[in-house]
Amino acid sequence: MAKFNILIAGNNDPISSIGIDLLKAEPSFDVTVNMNLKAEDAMVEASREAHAIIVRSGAKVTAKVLDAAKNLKVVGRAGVGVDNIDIPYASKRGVVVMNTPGGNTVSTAEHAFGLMMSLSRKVPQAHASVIGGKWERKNFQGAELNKKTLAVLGMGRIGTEFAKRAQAFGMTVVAYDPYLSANRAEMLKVELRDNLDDAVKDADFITMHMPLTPETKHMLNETRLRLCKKGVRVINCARGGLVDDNALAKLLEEGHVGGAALDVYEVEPPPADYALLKAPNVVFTPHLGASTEEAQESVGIEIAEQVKENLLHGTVVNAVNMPNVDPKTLAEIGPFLRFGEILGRLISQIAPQRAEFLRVNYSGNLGKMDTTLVSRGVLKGYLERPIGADQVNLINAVGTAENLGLRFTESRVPEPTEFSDLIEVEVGSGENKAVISGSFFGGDPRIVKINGRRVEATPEGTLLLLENDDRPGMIGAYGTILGKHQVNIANMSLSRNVEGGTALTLLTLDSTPPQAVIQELEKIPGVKRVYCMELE
Ligand SMILES: NC(=O)C1=CN([C@@H]2O[C@H](COP(=O)(O)OP(=O)(O)OC[C@H]3O[C@@H](n4cnc5c(N)ncnc54)[C@H](O)[C@@H]3O)[C@@H](O)[C@H]2O)C=CC1
Ligand SMILES: O=C(O)CCC(=O)C(=O)O
Repeated sequence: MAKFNILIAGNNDPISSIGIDLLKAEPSFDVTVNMNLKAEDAMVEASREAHAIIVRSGAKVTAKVLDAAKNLKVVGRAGVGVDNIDIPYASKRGVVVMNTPGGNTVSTAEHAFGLMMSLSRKVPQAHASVIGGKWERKNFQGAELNKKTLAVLGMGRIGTEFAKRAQAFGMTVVAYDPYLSANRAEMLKVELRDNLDDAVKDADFITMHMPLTPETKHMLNETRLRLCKKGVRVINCARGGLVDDNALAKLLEEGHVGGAALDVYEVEPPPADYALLKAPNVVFTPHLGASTEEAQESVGIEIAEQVKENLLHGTVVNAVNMPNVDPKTLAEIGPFLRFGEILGRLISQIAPQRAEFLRVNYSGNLGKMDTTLVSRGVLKGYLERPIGADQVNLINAVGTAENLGLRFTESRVPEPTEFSDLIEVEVGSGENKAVISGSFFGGDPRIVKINGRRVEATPEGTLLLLENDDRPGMIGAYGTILGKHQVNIANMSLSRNVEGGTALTLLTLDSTPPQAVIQELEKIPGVKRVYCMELE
């Protein structure tokens, strides 16, 4: 039985014990929990033998960690944000990265809403004052939420939950999210703004609920904050860096921004001299949005299940760097996926060198399916020879092709051609290309065309493709040479363009002929080309 090492890595932020126990209960898993992995070097050492690493936000899975973890197959994030994982590098290494969207949505929305209420009623300051023995009621006059305008930036799961609560408090909700449809905005009864400046300029409160990306970094910078109404209050329970913390500190000091409630920071934890920590009218929490029993149990169990299923059965759920494959889909597309890889492997052995494009075209029943993974399989099969079979997989195949300058496209049409299902793979540059087509006969895969010529071969063993003048005696000549070298022909398929033109002979062989035999075949008068194609 294969053994898998699972590292649950953190910096004092463990995942739920139920999730850990679920993994420990699996006999083939060896589970290590290490919560002292703040430093990269410590993380590198702890990861060396891991097949899976599970983290929250405390531990970082950097390129160095990914390089050290030679056996690594999967990184699981017990939570939403994956900015502590180097996703492009994980993809390049062929490591699947999964998260658990949804498990902490309500907890985070409630926390952000709680922050907004604390901010508007100065709860932390009033609390500190009472503890300090004071009774300063006039210093802590707050503001109602009722009838105020709230701008929700990022109207995904958490933004939506926040907006619903705000509406229940009588707030007018304006939303900015370039990926939100007008229909959905209407359904949620929020005013959708196309322009970020328009969304924030009249807001009394702004709350942010989107990932940190190059596009969203410093979305609230000094210029945009100055555009807002004087006294605007800002809540960030998504990611540090969405707001420019230094600009926010400056505008809080000036009084242009009336208050801020933050769960996340550009630097976590913020150092003692962090400007924001000294700014007035602020409420801070130490990245607690998802820190509830319910959310942690939910994401801890989810990620444990996902990692377990991936290691044991190859199931991919909630991956951020490859399409999802649940067990049902995996069973459905399994045969197509395997055939796709074989077609890729085949065409790599007859395609022109330095190909610039690889196209996968589906028609008929296959044209109605989600074939994303099958196409990745074709690409993987194609790249195995030049890159090495252990270096390319379904996750990094697209990136690897890009690095080689190979343009990868797929097309689908639901109409059948002469076959009810057809996968056609074209590889080449300009007009110089090789084309292989495959279909299924009674559920069994068949190679049905090579370079537009009709053939029929079961994709197994070794295939020998010979192009020769169409004239008598050619097949006898091949058979004699192969027989002399004890190479048995299991199957043969013939086709020609016109009588006396060029013929294509596709032989399925029981063993792979040595190179010397191929050279002998090439010397037969009338033979134009000989390709020996191994399918495994
Ligand atoms: N403080 C905490 O403990 C937690 C923080 N988070 C953070 O909250 C964020 C949101 O989480 P979910 O709502 O679950 O994610 P989600 O994926 O459901 O929503 C994100 C939304 O942001 C929108 N978006 C993307 N780019 C945008 C842009 N340039 N401008 C405006 N909107 C944009 C997307 O269209 C999407 O609707 C996550 O990125 C995560 O980092 C999540 C959970 C806990
Ligand atoms: O693990 C945590 O508590 C952080 C949660 C978070 O930030 C996220 O899910 O994006």
